[in-house]
Formats: sequence, structure tokens, C-alpha cells
Amino acid sequence: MSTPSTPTFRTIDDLPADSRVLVRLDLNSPVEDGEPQDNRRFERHARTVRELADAGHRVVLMAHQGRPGRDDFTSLSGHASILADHVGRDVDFVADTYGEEALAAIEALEAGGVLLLENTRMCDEELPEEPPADKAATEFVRTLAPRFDAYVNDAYSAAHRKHASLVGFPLALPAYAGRVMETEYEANTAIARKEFDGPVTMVVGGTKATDVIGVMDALGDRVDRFLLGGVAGELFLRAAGHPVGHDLEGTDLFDDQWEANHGTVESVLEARGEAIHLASDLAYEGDDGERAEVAVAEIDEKTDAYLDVGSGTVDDYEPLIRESDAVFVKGALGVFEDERFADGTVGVLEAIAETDCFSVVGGGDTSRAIGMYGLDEDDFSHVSIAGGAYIRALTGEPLPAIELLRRADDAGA
Ligand SMILES: Nc1ncnc2c1ncn2[C@@H]1O[C@H](COP(=O)(O)OP(=O)(O)OP(=O)(O)O)[C@@H](O)[C@H]1O
Ligand SMILES: O=C(O)[C@H](O)COP(=O)(O)O
Repeated sequence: MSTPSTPTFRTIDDLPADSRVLVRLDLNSPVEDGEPQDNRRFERHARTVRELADAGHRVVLMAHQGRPGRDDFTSLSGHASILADHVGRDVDFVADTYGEEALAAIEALEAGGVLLLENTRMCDEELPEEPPADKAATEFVRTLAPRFDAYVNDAYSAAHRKHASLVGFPLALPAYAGRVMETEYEANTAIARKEFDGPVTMVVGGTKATDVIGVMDALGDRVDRFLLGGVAGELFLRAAGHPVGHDLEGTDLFDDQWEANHGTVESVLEARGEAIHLASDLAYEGDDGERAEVAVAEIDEKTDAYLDVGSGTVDDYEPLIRESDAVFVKGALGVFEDERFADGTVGVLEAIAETDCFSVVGGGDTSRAIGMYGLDEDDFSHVSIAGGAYIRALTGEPLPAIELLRRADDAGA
């Protein structure tokens, strides 16, 4: 595993006075009934936005929400009001990314004003992932960049994506790191550099299963044991021969994609079998609407959608956590947003909070469970607001958007 070097980012302290700044945040949030749910990302990014506005800069914000085709792919209008509450200032919103309406709103912005543009992923050129030079050549970047003096990237948690708003603008404008970018980078790469005396444990769950398979593969000997749950855990249970795994709306992990993925899952299971701990029981919604549990060994037909690991699994995982010197959490072990299916996620988090091991909880969705169930953030060493970027940092993989910030700095652009 390579160890990332410490970059000397230019930060918002280095911005020239009265700048027109284009700022990339990561406000990607859980969405319920079409509405974004408040979470740490708003609170943490608010600090950057407030500092920029208080300094008298004109602040235009870009962010994304969800992925096209999924239920959480929504407008950012709701995000603007949540952010405004955290910043303590008005945050205007324009339902446009770089068309006439957006340009007029940018032009009208006064010193200290804050404007949020529409979901970047509604702009065709934002996706797919392409080399930075190609992204810098898009209409999106070429239209917006000349309207600004500087680009600030605060979206650490999206820095693994080669999207136009993340890798195109740093080639077109002087680029700076926001406060979230600075603190997340420092904490998450410290993890990669730190040596631990005892076992290193990683709790792996959540829904972004294909993302985590490769990471588990890459982590190699760095992690002594993986404790699995969530949809990611079901993929491994399926690879181990158990008939589980129902697809969530908009995903296809267990049908067509299974053909493409099962080889990798099986080879990770074979190579790291002793380190991988799978759920011994699972929870589902019984006929009476209550939580019901079943031992994995007794599942002989694929009938139920499993929404949490069972209580026996939590009992298996707790002692493994207690004897760990470091625990990293990526993804929830169940649908903790529903109290009936929170036991796995909360049980594991409580066990971590009770130990004095070095602990990091990553994942924008998962870290929400800490506040929801009355856990104290101070009982964890670091609560990251990053998901995929955090786990990539753990493996020492460079994050393209951060490499560009550093390069921009080295070049003195
Ligand atoms: N068995 C399951 N079925 C359906 N959803 C599940 C299951 N287990 C966990 N989840 C969901 O996983 C989500 C959290 O995992 P996710 O993959 O989104 O990762 P994250 O790291 O927390 O977030 P992000 O990558 O967005 O920062 C929770 O919202 C939870 O409801
Ligand atoms: O929520 C995240 O982890 C980031 O915003 C990246 O989202 P993505 O995985 O949809 O690119």
C-alpha cells in the first residue's frame, strides 16, 4: 500500500479579497419522500460557506444529489434551505446549472451573497468519468469558469470521481481547498499512515456493494478481519452458497450483474476467507409487520428481503470489536433508518463507542445513525462524511480531484 504524501493545498485563507468563487460541495444526502434529509455534510460545509461569505466573496455553490435513474436523483432546491439554516445566511437557489438563468443569477450576486446551482448531475457533461482535460473542455466548464476568479473544492467525499465539477474546473481556474477538504484529507490519510499494535477490523455494509468489493480486495493484509452486513454482506453470503439477496429499486446486483460480479466476490472470499466474517442470522419484516429473524443456515429458498443482520450476528461481532486496536466502519449493517432494523448497525456502533480503540466511522448515510440513536460523536476518533472517497483513502489510492488541487498548487496556477 502506498502512503499518500501531505499536499500543501492552497486554502481559502489564500484567496484574493473580493473574489468571485465557484465552490464544489458534496451535499449528496439520503432522500425521503423526495426531500433531502439534514445530515453532517450540511453542517460541515456550512463552515466553509460562512467563512467565504463573511469574508465578502461572492459565493456560487455546485453540488450533486443521487445518480440518474435512482429515486434519490432530485433537484437541490430543498438542499438550499437546509444549508441556509446551518450557514445562518440566505442561500439563493437557481434551477439551472450553466444556462441563461444560472448565468443571470451569478451575475446578480452581491458581495457576501450565496447562490446554489442545480444538481450538477442534471448537466449531461458532468458524467461520465473522463480525464480532467476532457472535462475542462466541456461547455459546462468553459461557460462557467470565465465568470469566476477562483475554484474552491470542499467536496472531499466526491474527490474519487472524475466529473466535470471536480476535475474540470481546477484546470480552468486557480484552485483552493475548502475547510472540509483540509480536515477530511488530514484525518483519512493519517489512517493510512498509522501503525496499530492489535487487530484492525473493518465493518462493511451498506448498499454500494460493488464499490466495496474492490476495496476489500485491495486492502489485503492491512485489515485483519472484515465484519459484513447490509447488501454487501448479502453478496458474500450468496457467493458462499446461501439463497439471499433481493435487489433494491434501481439496482441489479443479484440478477444480471451477479454474472459480472460473482467471480470477484468469490475470489475475495477465497483469498481472504479467514478474515471475512459473514452474518450467521438475518432480520426481515414478518407477516405481523414486526422484526423477525432467521438463521442463515436455515434459509433454503430465496423468499424474504433481509433488512438487518440478526442478534446472533451482533453477539458474534461485539467481542471481535472489543479486542480490536482499530475499527473502521463503511456502510450500515441494516436499514437503520427504520428502528426495527437498526439493531445491527447500532449494536456495532455502541460496541465501538465503549472501547478506546482508534475508530473511524465513514459514509454519509451510515454516520447519521450516530445522532439518530443518541450515540456521542466524541466516542469515535473521527466521523468522516465521506463514503467511497474515505475507503479509497484507506487503501492509499490517490483521489483525482485532490491530485489536481495539489498539482494546481505546485504549478502555482
Ligand atoms: N439489507 C439492507 N437492505 C437495504 N438497505 C440497506 C441494507 N443494509 C443497509 N442498508 C442501507 O445502507 C445505507 C448505508 O450505506 P451506503 O452504502 O449508502 O453507504 P454510506 O457509506 O453510509 O454512504 P455514502 O457512500 O453515501 O457516503 C443505509 O441507508 C441503509 O438503509
Ligand atoms: O455520497 C458520496 O459518497 C459522494 O457524493 C459520491 O457519490 P457517488 O458515489 O454517487 O458518486
